[in-house]
Amino acid sequence: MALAVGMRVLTRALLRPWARGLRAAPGRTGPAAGGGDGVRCFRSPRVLVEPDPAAGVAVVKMRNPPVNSLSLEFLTELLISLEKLENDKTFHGIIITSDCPGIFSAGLDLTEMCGRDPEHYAEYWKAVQEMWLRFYLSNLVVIAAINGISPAGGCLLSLTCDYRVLANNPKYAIGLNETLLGIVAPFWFKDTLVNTIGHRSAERALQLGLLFPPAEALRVGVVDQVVPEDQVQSTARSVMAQWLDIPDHARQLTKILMRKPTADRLLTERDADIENFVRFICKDSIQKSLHAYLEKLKQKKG
Ligand SMILES: CC/C=C\CC/C=C/CC(=O)SCCNC(=O)CCNC(=O)[C@H](O)C(C)(C)COP(=O)(O)OP(=O)(O)OC[C@H]1O[C@@H](n2cnc3c(N)ncnc32)[C@H](O)[C@@H]1OP(=O)(O)O
Repeated sequence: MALAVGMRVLTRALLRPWARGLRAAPGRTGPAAGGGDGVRCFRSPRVLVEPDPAAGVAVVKMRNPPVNSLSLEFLTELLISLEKLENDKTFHGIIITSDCPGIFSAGLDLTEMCGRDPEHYAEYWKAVQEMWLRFYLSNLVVIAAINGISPAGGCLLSLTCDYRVLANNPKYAIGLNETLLGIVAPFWFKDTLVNTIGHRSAERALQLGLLFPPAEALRVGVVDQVVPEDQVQSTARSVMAQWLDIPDHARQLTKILMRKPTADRLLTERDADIENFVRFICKDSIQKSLHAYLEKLKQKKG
């Protein structure tokens, strides 16, 4: 009993500075709206939350058609949903998945990084940082049920999770393919991948912009499990049950121990990282290649 109380105090003491750090951070999405029962009905235009209070789990479905690109508005809604669930003691875990058939997420929204002004780029990048920090450090168990293709920022979102289940569909692939677009994954994208698959595999994957099909993704460790498409959600559920069997405080502290050094680096270099992004994305050559890439995507149809 005394040990349990002691652990709770220690957990709170260790977790609080993190919460403070993030709450004080710029680009925060606003205060949590309520908690308790209110969150159980939560929905927003681009994020559908299906709560299972009895299991302590909520399924967060991304629905920003056609491709779940991570626009500023979508990121904001995702962050608000996460925060509401974190602030409701009913929930201990979330499963993040897609409501757009065949696509988990097409990654960062290219239209947010193309043809806008520097202030917009800074605001957008701050939201991308916030998404990464909040998901990477969430006190909830976060499982990705990856039911579609997941390039670049979509892969990054999956990598922030505690466990990844990918549907075994030859059309799906996952990876940080930024170099193929002529852009460079920032250090915190790189660090997240290194933490997941190791330095050598990450170096090769990043330089070559590899998008791994399911079997390869499993082999290299980008995902933890590959299952038939119709078993992705049920597998995520049973993995969640295993993770929720672990005492919450011990699991949360371990997560922070593992992830703190990586997150610390961005927290201390956040403004410089934004400046770096804005400088990079404003370059004529980068704008031209992003514009050409977007055009190519559009012409693919015609
Ligand atoms: C210092 C640091 C500097 C920079 C770091 C920046 C880091 C960036 C990381 C990123 O995440 S960049 C984004 C990377 N994403 C991609 O490369 C994916 C691009 N999309 C695709 O490959 C395909 O769309 C798809 C395989 C995901 C889906 O294919 P399909 O089902 O055939 O759909 P369409 O290609 O026809 O696309 C439908 C529609 O959606 C638009 N779109 C697609 N992806 C994006 C995106 N990431 N952002 C914004 N819009 C996107 C596409 O243009 C189509 O638009 P229409 O108007 O023609 O309907």
